[in-house]
Amino acid sequence: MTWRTELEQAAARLREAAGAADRAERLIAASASRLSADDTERRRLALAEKLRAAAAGAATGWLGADLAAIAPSTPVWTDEPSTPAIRIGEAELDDAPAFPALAGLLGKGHLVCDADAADPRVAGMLQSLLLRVTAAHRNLEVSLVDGVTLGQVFAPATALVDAGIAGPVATDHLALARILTAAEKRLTELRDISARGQSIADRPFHLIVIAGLPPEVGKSMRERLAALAHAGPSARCHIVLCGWRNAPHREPVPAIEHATYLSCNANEVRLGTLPLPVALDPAPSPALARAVYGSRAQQRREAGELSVADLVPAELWTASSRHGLTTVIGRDQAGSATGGDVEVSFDDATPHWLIGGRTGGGKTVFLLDVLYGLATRYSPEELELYLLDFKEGVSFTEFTPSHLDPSWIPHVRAVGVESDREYGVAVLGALRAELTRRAGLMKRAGATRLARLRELRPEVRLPRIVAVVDEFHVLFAGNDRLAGEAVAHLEELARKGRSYGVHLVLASQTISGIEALYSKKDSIFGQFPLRVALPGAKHLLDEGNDGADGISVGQAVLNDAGGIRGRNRTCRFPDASSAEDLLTGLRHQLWERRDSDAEPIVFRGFDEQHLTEDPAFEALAPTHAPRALIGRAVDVHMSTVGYQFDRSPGRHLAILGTSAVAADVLAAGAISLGHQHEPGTVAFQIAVTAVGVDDTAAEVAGELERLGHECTRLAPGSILTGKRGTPTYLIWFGADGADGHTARLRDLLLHGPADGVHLLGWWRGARRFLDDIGGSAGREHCAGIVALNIAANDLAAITGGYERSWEARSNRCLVIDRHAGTETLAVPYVRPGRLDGLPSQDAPARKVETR
Ligand SMILES: Nc1ncnc2c1ncn2[C@@H]1O[C@H](COP(=O)(O)OP(=O)(O)OP(=O)(O)O)[C@@H](O)[C@H]1O
Repeated sequence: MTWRTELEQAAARLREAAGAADRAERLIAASASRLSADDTERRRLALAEKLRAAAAGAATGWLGADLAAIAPSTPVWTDEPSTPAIRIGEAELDDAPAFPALAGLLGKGHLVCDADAADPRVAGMLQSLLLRVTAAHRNLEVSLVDGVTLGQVFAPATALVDAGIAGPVATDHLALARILTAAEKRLTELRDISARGQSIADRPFHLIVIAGLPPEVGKSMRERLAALAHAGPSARCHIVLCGWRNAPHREPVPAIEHATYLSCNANEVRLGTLPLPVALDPAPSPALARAVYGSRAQQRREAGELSVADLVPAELWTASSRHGLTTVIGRDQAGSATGGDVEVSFDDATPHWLIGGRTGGGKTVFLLDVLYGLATRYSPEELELYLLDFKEGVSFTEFTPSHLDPSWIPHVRAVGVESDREYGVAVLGALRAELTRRAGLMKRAGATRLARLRELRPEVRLPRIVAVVDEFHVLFAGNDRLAGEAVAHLEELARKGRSYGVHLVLASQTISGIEALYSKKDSIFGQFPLRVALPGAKHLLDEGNDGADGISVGQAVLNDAGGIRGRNRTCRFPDASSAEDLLTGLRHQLWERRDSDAEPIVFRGFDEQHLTEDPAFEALAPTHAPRALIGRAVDVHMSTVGYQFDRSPGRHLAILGTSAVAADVLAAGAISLGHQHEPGTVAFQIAVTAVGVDDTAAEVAGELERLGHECTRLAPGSILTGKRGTPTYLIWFGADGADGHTARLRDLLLHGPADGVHLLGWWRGARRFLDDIGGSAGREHCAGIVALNIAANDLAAITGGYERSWEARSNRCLVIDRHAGTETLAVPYVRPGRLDGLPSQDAPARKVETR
């Protein structure tokens, strides 16, 4: 083989660009022996020329050109370079620049230098290298470490830090340790992705540039660096490591694999074993640095501004939910503006999700992103939403109509804001009933999957259902009957939901929330394969899976395998809370496409309920089975709760408790009865033996008279003694003590209904009431009880002494019909503004004195 052929082959290999300098060095070494003295000069020059040409092919443009020759206006690259070689200086022949000295970096290996940036030659080389890499690689994350010049060497690259392409410069060993931890985590994540056979080629390179090690760096950190260097290139992690030298009296530094070594002494710099000295590149001009870093930072900012708009499809409602639901939630990889879209799904693999994170960790924002993503992809035919929130807050009011904005998201069937546990259990119960309905449909159709059922029964509406329960652990508080029901419902929904298209999202901001679920039933916990860990999430991922440690607000770790290690995917999601206008616009678009005017049922735990606003009240008409309307049930449909009167003994209604709300309930009962009788067919008698309720009593009388009813007022002392025609309702504000005629009261209770005489009475004292009706023997004499602020044991004495979980609270009552065997938790009707006037939401009782 001729010398010339050898050179050409070497040049070809150089163009492969995997370590141009190494190859040049071998080439020169091999050639040196053949150089005869007389043609040495000519041949060396020719060789240098060849190598220059080869290097120019291996490292082009930003990666290889003389930076002094590049105009600041030269655009940075938008496509990734195809070769890994980068110029770090020029090899010198007889003190003259001969050819570019290249090293293989991103995509190839590392660069290690024994001197640090305190040496101006090294500082200049680092600055030019960082500029080249930045200009050439669009998809790049940088970590900067400078333990010797306090970050001075990286000052020209501040724009990278500002744009988030580089983290703040680490100047001490603690900050370096954090960088190593993050790099190790990232490495594991990428290696796991590769191990699953997925490509990581679109992931950003991570370049760690160490201008000099902080003095405190010890053996273990040096070993971590060596280990990172060993595994790094296969996970797109590369290191430029300066100041890597054996220090006197210390153990030698470990070898760095995959590295090109630079050694600097006072006189010259050598690259590997290249037999020529190298003049390292000087720092680029400030104008060039400003232009390159500035334009990259600008690009990153533009690309990095992740918006809710990025989650929304170009066309609304085009997707089918037959095989599942999928939406984009954000972009891949912590901080990468160029990362790919990350999708999340409700499907066979991840039918249910569990979300955790500390308060303020972005849970509400994440849920908003998901819900808008889904609601814009799937029509209400394909998707229905049930949204429950147990905490104080406004998480889901976004989806419901309000006075200011009548629009709503048409997929939403029910929303609970500051819901009671009872409401939550009712919603879960309703979903369970839907599961049963679907199971029946499937059996009859002979289908085993929802997709098949939809094919066989296209006329049946079978959307997938997503039920979100925020702060779900509240359901388990108390460990009582309700908690038991909640667990039973959740277990059933979690187990069978996959087959029937009912999906759960449980979210909690507390560790105890997750633990509560875990301790209830292992089987439930295991039914939630998709884990979404937000900042501060604990116990959500497997023990030993620390993937969520150190993520910041706006980032989430998604794990689709129940939290096991190796299945983490870190993504960024947009801040829906700062996109109000966009969300409003979307909501209007969706609302305008609705095919039904049925508003979602909104249960707001703190709302007053008014009789006149209940459609059931408007619909009242004369009937043979009149009902006193009392309030709205804490159930999915917020059904109207009433107490029916008929002629059986004991059909009376007692409202118990000192709360001023009691007078309103009595008034609502009386007025609603007035609407169910033809004028002249019934008489109303009103008695007031409590102070402070005259206005209410007068309003009731006025309204009943307006309806055309005879309405008389009974004076104290004659309430139970006077004669009365029939049928009659005795409306009694303050019946405690029975006006001194307990025997007559009992007679009325027992015999009145047969004659059409019914009592609606308000007792402030539960025990007084029990005495008045004849103690426990008289329980049956008054079948209807509305319990307001009375104690559980008092209520138990009235109803029969069995265990009950009643807990008196503001704006709630328990409506008991002993004959029907029902107990209904309800929000009682009050006059508008009543709750504002109460001393405190928590202490609704107002003392009402007896005359
Ligand atoms: N993706 C994001 N990007 C930027 N900022 C965000 C992002 N997500 C949330 N934030 C910020 O964090 C704040 C808290 O978020 P969010 O209300 O979702 O928290 P949370 O976990 O629901 O808290 P809490 O449970 O206390 O209501 C938001 O107001 C917003 O400013």
